[in-house]
Amino acid sequence: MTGLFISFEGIDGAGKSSHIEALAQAFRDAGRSVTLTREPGGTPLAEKLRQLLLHDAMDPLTEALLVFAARRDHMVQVIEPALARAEVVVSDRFTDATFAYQGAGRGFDWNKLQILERMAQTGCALEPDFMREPDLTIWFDLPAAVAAQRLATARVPDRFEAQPQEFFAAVAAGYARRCEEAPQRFARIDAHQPREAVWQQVAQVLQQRGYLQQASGAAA
Ligand SMILES: Nc1ncnc2c1ncn2[C@@H]1O[C@H](COP(=O)(O)OP(=O)(O)OP(=O)(O)O)[C@@H](O)[C@H]1O
Ligand SMILES: Cc1cn([C@H]2C[C@H](O)[C@@H](COP(=O)(O)O)O2)c(=O)[nH]c1=O
Repeated sequence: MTGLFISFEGIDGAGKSSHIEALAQAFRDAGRSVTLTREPGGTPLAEKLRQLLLHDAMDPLTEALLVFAARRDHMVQVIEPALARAEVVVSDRFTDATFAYQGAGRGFDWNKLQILERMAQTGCALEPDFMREPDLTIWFDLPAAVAAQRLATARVPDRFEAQPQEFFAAVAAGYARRCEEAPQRFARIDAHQPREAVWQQVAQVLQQRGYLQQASGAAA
């Protein structure tokens, strides 16, 4: 059995967190060990960087570098060891968020992000030149206006959540661009549906990819 790396993506309020534990449980029920984690965060150091990113003002390059610094620590300390143990790693956000938020949202140069992506995500797996990416990215696609309505009553906004709706429309376009660049890795979910219908789409993706069958077979 090999490790499996799945990321959840979408604009703030798209509904990711409502389904991530259910996805983890589906794998556990199929006999797999699951590491459930998040970005920015997932390690003590990266969680400290998360607090800075979510609450302190900074320029776009500083923001991009901090995001990748947190990611590198997360990969070295948590993601790669879990994949080496053949676990399923489920991360609430990964690098597509950086392209969507820092790239499309903030306007940071897409090509420079690609350079940082290669630097941060290479050299922590067994093969020295291998760049780690998710095997599957589940993208919760929701219009920015609907996400804003969902979040309006939800909580005190952080530095990203406090951005205007136009920012999130740009972020959503960034996700669409990443999806176009790697269509085989992405599964687009229509998140503008009732919760159960959204979950059915997620479950269908897992079935289509044979991930749960493979896990059941291995566990038997
Ligand atoms: N399908 C849905 N229909 C209506 N409301 C929903 C749906 N899914 C989630 N919500 C609500 O929308 C809000 C945001 O959901 P959730 O926290 O799961 O989103 P998220 O993508 O994880 O957001 P963030 O990235 O900001 O944490 C919550 O109040 C949640 O109860
Ligand atoms: C990984 C990553 C995240 N962000 C932003 C996106 C969100 O607004 C917050 C994380 O909060 P969440 O509600 O827990 O998803 O951070 C980002 O700007 N760049 C990134 O790479």
